[in-house]
Amino acid sequence: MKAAIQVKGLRKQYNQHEAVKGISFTVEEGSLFAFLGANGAGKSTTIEILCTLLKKSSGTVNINGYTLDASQGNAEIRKSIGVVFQQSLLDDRLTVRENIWHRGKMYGLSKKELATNYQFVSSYLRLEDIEQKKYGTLSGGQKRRADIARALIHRPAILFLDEPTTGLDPQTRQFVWQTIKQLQAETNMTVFLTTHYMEEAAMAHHVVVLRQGEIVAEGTPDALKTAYAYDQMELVFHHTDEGKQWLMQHNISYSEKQGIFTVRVESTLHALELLKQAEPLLASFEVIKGTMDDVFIHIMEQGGAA
Ligand SMILES: Nc1ncnc2c1ncn2[C@@H]1O[C@H](COP(=O)(O)OP(=O)(O)OP(=O)(O)O)[C@@H](O)[C@H]1O
Repeated sequence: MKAAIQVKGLRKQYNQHEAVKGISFTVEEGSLFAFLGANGAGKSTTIEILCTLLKKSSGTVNINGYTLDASQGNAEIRKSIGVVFQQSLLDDRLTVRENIWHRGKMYGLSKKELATNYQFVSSYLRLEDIEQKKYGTLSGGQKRRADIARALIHRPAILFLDEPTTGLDPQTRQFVWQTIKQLQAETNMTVFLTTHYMEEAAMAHHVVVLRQGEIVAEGTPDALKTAYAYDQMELVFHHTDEGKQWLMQHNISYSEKQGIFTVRVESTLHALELLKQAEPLLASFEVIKGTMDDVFIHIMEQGGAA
């Protein structure tokens, strides 16, 4: 697999404070990459460096085959990337179409290229109903569609999304995600995402977790779940007291709420063994799979192994 982004030993120092402490990672071409971390972990600093908006202190960054180097202007990198930040960059007084055309011209697209690319972004982002409206009059969800269209007008190889769905209603979040996934599947675009929604991170091909400027865990969502989350089982007994006694006799730790006992299980096989043993006493049970939320909380509380 080809690397769309390669970062080696990246550091960023703000006066006395080292916000990014020598991180290295690779983003594969055509993949969905999720960059996670609590507030202040260094996500925005890293993303701004990759997008050529902030100077690194040291380390090497390669984007779409081009080496990041402020002294060379980074024009090729800028052409390779589209960026959707939390704050919009569009002009409130212009219509959506004017905003996007204006952006396309800044990239030096010809009229013909602009028309073709506009058609492309408009069909993905369903701009027909908002293209003649002034950006300042749009709802939050409509604005986000226009923001993403703006980032895509020059057909970049890599799309950076900094918390793209924060503050959006569930329906718009779903639309944004469908669009991103469809774009990826149909155009092999690489997507670099930061998010606070763990269910979004669970859709990524690769996840990197940052804490205080360092990578503390990385892998596929499944590998991270295996390492940092665990499955649980909820048990309901015919007779609560009997069940409680059975758990204590078998040295099984549990928590109880209104007659539902929650126990931790190491694997599905372990759950099966427990169920077999407890079967005569059981009224019902449910296995609850570990989530990316568990992964994040575990890593932030206890730290992970990079
Ligand atoms: N311009 C700056 N000058 C000094 N320190 C800064 C500057 N920008 C960020 N920092 C510090 O660097 C650290 C990393 O900040 P950064 O914004 O990159 O984190 P983040 O992971 O993006 O957080 P959030 O999720 O809140 O956006 C923080 O301790 C922050 O206070």
